[in-house]
Amino acid sequence: MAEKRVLSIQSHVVHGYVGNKCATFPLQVLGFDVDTINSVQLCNHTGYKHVKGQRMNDSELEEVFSGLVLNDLHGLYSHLLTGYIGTPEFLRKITDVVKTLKKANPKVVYFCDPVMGDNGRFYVPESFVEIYRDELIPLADIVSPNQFEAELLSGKKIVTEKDAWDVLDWFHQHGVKIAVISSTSVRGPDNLLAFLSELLPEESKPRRSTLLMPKIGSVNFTGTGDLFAALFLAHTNANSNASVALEKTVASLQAIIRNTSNRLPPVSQSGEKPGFVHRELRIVQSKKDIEDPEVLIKASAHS
Ligand SMILES: Nc1ncnc2c1ncn2[C@@H]1O[C@H](COP(=O)(O)OP(=O)(O)O)[C@@H](O)[C@H]1O
Ligand SMILES: Cc1ncc(COP(=O)(O)O)c(CN)c1O
Repeated sequence: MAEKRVLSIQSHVVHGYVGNKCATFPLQVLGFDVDTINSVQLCNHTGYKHVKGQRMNDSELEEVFSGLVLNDLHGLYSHLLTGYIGTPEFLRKITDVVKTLKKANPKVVYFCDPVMGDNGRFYVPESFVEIYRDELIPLADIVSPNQFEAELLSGKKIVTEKDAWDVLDWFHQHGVKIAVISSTSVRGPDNLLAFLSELLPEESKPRRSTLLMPKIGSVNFTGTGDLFAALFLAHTNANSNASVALEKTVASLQAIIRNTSNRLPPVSQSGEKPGFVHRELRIVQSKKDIEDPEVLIKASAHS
């Protein structure tokens, strides 16, 4: 069996970097073979004024996946990574994919990034919440929701740090071994605080840590959550302590965001912020920062 081979089911965009477009290169740079199934093929991400393209349906997923099974290729994966999905039926069908991969290789790691939205806004149908909560999360080994997604799934608002730990415990109660909330606003508008909780074999309490990041720039970037998931997958595979993986993930991410932010055109005289086309993550140009992240921000252990 290949040790590092990911089946990645996410979006494809022709222009720009979200979904598989931003997961593949970093995973390859970090030594993974990446086999992609494109849940959608869109001209660009959903923030742009026009969004055109195709969404794969559940029977199309079943068909392409059945070919992998017929050729006995489905046992080759060390990891399954799922992110942006276009339709509820497709999302439900992923449960069959997880179960089939786990049957062929009980050690396969299912990394579920429950992509649903950000800052209070959905970019998928709201019925996704129930499907993730009841069908996908119970099969997942690692999850990486943002604050909005973590709140939707657990049904609990994150206002204080205690709320975040309760939410992470909710994921553990649903069978998840490593749960990370990639960013929260509990430390105010200028900072992002990530929360990580990891169940250890033969330990009754999870190992917990936080990581505080200063917010870079005054605009939001798209694809950062997808990039976070890909990097964290690679670094948890290479490090037995998930907080080390979090430090490396954030080190690469911050460098990529800085490389992107440094090249943004100035805010126009009328106060208009740079459009999405200028904010596409500079992933290819940041290869060194992916290969060899310089950890500038350490995680803090939380007892
Ligand atoms: N403005 C920013 N400044 C610094 N880091 C950022 C910024 N936006 C995103 N990030 C980084 O990207 C990661 C994922 O972002 P997040 O907003 O949590 O995900 P999503 O894109 O799914 O909403 C964060 O953990 C953080 O490291
Ligand atoms: C097609 C597509 N894929 C993935 C994403 C997820 O991006 P992010 O990592 O910022 O959550 C988006 C965000 N709108 C999207 O439009």
